[in-house]
Amino acid sequence: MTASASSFTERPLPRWKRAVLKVGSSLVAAPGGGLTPRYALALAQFVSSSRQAGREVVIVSSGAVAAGRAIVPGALESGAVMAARQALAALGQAQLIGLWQRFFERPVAQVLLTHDDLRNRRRYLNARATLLELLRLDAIPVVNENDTVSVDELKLGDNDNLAAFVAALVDADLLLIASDVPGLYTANPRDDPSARPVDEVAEVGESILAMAGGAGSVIGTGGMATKLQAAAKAAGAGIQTVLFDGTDADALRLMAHGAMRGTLVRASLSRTAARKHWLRHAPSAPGAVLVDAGAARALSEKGASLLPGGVVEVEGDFARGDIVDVRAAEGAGARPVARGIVQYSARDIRRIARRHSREIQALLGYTYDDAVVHRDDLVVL
Ligand SMILES: Nc1ncnc2c1ncn2[C@@H]1O[C@H](COP(=O)(O)OP(=O)(O)O)[C@@H](O)[C@H]1O
Ligand SMILES: N[C@@H](CCC(=O)OP(=O)(O)O)C(=O)O
Repeated sequence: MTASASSFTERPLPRWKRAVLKVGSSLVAAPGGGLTPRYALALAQFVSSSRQAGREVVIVSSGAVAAGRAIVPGALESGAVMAARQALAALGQAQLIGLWQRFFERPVAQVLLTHDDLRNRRRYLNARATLLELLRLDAIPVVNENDTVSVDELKLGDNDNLAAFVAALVDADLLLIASDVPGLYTANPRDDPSARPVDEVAEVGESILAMAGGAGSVIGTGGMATKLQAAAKAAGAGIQTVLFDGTDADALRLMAHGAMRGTLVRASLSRTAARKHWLRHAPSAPGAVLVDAGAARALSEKGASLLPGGVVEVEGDFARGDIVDVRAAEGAGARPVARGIVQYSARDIRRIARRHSREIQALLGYTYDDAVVHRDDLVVL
């Protein structure tokens, strides 16, 4: 590496309560094969100290394939490459979770996701509920792509993009991408000695994307290109991204104290504004939830959640996780008052309509949420 870490300037870290920390293979793969605790220890200490300060962190960790390579050396050189990578990921995943568990007193939870899980709204809601519950239980979720079923169209492509999806999924304020490079340079510093550090990116446009080269090591996959794609996705969801050096214990100490050294990719919209914009413009499912005048007022004037007690009628057929219009049953006519992601299917909302939230369990045999539409998932029209 020709450019030095000190050439990035120290600046304040944006304030955050919940972050996703993406750890690249380059940080957990040992040079001779298998995994190394060398950098994972300081990264885990950062997570633990953040937790003690009342902040929550979801880890997205690569390294399963690297771990698997040491279990069955030579597997990638024989047979189908895709199947071999998948088999190595399955072999190495247990060790990867084992590596992280070594550094935490709190329990570590393995979460494996695919693109399909995040595209399908019902699975999206379920994945979100699981991750949020794990945080509430004070566990450390460690996410990786589910390589066993992630081929071609199912593949997210890389864990940088997966981390951006997870950040949006759990409503994180910050996406922290740790790699083996101090941040974004104007060109790949491994190839170009004149590459200069970029402290801040206001928007990931063509000129920024053109700076990115491929992976720096045989272990890493996407290089800077996928990190910038991830940062752009996060920015679209109102989440800021920090690209920093996970081998630099000092960079981690700075972040634990509210400062940073690396590249900050800004988000133009706030998280709430980005989510509301998405809800407003995403296609809604056929059907509607009709509410009484009190519920219509609570939604439009107080931004409250829609509780089953305020639901009068359900039109059409939709599934849990769909975006559905909410209309006033009378008075305001056919105009929707709000639109949001429903926690229950049309069939189940019909069964809990006009009833109290505490009756949901008895009526349906399960409960996802007290609300039919949670206020975080709702936009007033
Ligand atoms: N413009 C750039 N600035 C910084 N690093 C770059 C740039 N272009 C390419 N890279 C390469 O990206 C690598 C990090 O990506 P990658 O190897 O995929 O790591 P990880 O395994 O952490 O995801 C760096 O080691 C560096 O060589
Ligand atoms: N699921 C793969 C992740 C591959 C990947 O995206 O690696 P990286 O570019 O180092 O984050 C593994 O655990 O090996």
